[in-house]
Amino acid sequence: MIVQTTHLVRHFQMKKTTVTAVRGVNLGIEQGELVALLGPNGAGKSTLFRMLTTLLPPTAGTATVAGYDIVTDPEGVRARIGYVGQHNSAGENYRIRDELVTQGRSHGLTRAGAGARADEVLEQLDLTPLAKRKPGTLSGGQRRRVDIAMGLIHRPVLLFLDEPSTGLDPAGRANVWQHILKLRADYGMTILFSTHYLEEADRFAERVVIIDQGKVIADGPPSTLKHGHSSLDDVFLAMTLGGVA
Ligand SMILES: Nc1ncnc2c1ncn2[C@@H]1O[C@H](COP(=O)(O)OP(=O)(O)OP(=O)(O)O)[C@@H](O)[C@H]1O
Repeated sequence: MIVQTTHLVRHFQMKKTTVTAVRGVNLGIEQGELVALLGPNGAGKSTLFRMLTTLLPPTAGTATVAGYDIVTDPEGVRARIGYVGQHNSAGENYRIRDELVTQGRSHGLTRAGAGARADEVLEQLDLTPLAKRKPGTLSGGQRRRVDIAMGLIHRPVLLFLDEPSTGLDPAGRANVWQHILKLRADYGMTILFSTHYLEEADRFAERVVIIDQGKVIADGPPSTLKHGHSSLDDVFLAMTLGGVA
């Protein structure tokens, strides 16, 4: 398993109240899987991602990611994963290629190595013609591809994408997805993404994990989850609203 969590829990202390964002998640993900994480606002998706990417320590439970423990060896995890968050990872003021080189250097690559790797990821994401542009001059879809390129610079084996297509128009979404699927086809990358677009989960993921109130409430291929329902939207509404749909 490339991701294995055991009773993972995260509380947040808010003055006198305790918010439990993730309440005992057990999840195993195989190498090469393309997994969608779905759930209503506040379900705990980002908190789970932030723990698995070592940005946030768990309150209880354990997890290994790419073979490394998230608590005892966060650097081992970070060296092997790419994380593309909801906010732009490249600054406004530097050329895209320079940003990628800096990112490569921060992962310990030599100047020449970082330059060569920057050219490779630019090519993979069809950004070569934009290499000298600054991120502030790009369209939303192009910018998202720059974010993905930043996350790939150190050749991660596992990619976490937090709502990769949110805020993009349909053409931008289709284009970003085309690139994500290509990364998987060409490099067999394991990809875990969160989304609010159920049709994307249905169309692209081979496995959908639905999380609600900090717990996994469904886990399986879209076709299995849809059994007896007309769409994944129906499954989602029926499960997350306690069967009202
Ligand atoms: N830093 C924090 N301090 C206090 N509460 C937090 C913090 N981060 C998250 N929470 C709470 O934890 C719960 C889960 O939030 P989280 O952001 O993980 O949900 P999500 O599924 O990613 O939601 P969305 O789809 O809206 O992004 C929510 O109740 C949220 O208010």
